[in-house]
Amino acid sequence: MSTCAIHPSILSADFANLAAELGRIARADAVHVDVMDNHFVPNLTLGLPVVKRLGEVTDLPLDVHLMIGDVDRWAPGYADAGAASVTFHAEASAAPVRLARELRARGAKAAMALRPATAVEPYLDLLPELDMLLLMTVEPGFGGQAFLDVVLPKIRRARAAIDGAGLPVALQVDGGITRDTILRAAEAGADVFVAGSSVYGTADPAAAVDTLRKTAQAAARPAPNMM
Ligand SMILES: O=C(CO)[C@@H](O)[C@H](O)COP(=O)(O)O
Repeated sequence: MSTCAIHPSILSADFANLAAELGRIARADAVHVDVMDNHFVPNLTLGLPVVKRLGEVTDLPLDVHLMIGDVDRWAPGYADAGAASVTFHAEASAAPVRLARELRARGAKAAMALRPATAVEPYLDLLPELDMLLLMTVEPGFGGQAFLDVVLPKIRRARAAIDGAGLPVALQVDGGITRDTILRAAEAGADVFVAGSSVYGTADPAAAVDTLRKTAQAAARPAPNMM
């Protein structure tokens, strides 16, 4: 049986009770933390002080997804704050190789994200610099959107490039991941799945994580061992 990683997004959790909300996803592989600045995306969430505090109240690895401008300046601080992985958007970085190296030097996994309309091909040569590639399956900014099937061919091409080069790069998808869509994403080659509303929008988030994992495992992918 193949394995995969499920990273619930706390964007869909109760922001007034984040510590308790983390306790409801204890069997997850990591917690996905969406940092939005109301410039790179039209939404505003949380920043470095909250990420630091989250790290103090959970044993789950922090998978920090930065949807912010001027990311070359701000991302290293999240590595220093103890994030297990820091994801920056290629569209927001002036120097993605330098930034990825800086994140790794500070002890975090380096991950790069692409919006749905950003082609992966110009970035394939950067894969050796990355621990994870995130292909957004919704336009970034909000939870609860529908999965964009138009991204599936890009997931397949990224998977082919990663496997073709024999690289240990995890392939994450984020947006609209449900019991239905996770199967399509996994079959296309994704192995790390971010899920917000399909986890925190249910009465039993822990059970939702288990169900998503089992569903993804049904589609054959090897373990990413990301965190
Ligand atoms: O980065 C984002 C949105 O921009 C995500 O992490 C969302 O939090 C995913 O939410 P769902 O689509 O699973 O509800």
